[in-house]
Amino acid sequence: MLEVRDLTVHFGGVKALDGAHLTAQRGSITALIGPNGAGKTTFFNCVTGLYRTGAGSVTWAGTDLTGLPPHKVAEAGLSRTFQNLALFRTLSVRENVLTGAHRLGRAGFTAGVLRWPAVRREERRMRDAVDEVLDEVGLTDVRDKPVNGLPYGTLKRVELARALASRPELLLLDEPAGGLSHGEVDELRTLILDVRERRDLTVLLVEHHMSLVMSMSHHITVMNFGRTIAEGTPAEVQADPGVVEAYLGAPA
Ligand SMILES: Nc1ncnc2c1ncn2[C@@H]1O[C@H](COP(=O)(O)OP(=O)(O)OP(=O)(O)O)[C@@H](O)[C@H]1O
Repeated sequence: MLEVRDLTVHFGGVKALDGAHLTAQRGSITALIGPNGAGKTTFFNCVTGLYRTGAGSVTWAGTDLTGLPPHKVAEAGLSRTFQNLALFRTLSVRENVLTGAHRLGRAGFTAGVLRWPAVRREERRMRDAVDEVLDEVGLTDVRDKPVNGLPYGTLKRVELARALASRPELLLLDEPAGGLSHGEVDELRTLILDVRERRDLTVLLVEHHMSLVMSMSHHITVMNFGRTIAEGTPAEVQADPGVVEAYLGAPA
């Protein structure tokens, strides 16, 4: 399982995380929710190695990831999407997704430059893995199109496909429903559930879309002001007075 304890991060005078903790069981869907500025994205950035935490620890399946750089975190089986989409606009859909598959490559620099047969075999393997992901998320028809100019809902799928291409065990989704229409959110729910089932994934998502969160999560962690203020099933956190207060403000 993923076990995150006591994360603390300061940005100058701002305490973005103040001892936040979270546990996600293997194979489950866990949501991390909280009002704007609660520290959710900062939390993701710490878990995936983009930010260094001032204190605390991150453990995945018994491996200590605390302080590791992003590529080492990826090697441990974690992959993520970004709220603002981390795509190369002039590259095709397939090329973008291929950038996510590089963790699968094992050949060294010299072998790559000399294009040894093993390298060509490896490239083929990566392309096959990418085509499989594209098929899975319904992007085969647009795979050779440049990302530039594709509808936003399609770009969100490319972002998801890129994260899946590294064959992660733990998938972190940062606001996957942000900017999507009602219909697209329904499709996204089905897609995430299918992909999790097929790939035996553990999913951790940050999301503001409450009906999506409540309908698909096994477990929810709620943050406010950089702290974990509640944890439990969807029914439990919805009934928690501290959570209601965090979203609606204290009663007058
Ligand atoms: N790079 C940064 N430099 C300075 N302050 C930051 C930085 N990143 C985040 N913060 C601050 O840290 C706090 C937590 O921000 P964060 O983006 O993690 O919240 P969030 O819960 O993801 O919000 P949202 O739901 O709006 O995306 C906020 O007060 C934010 O202004």
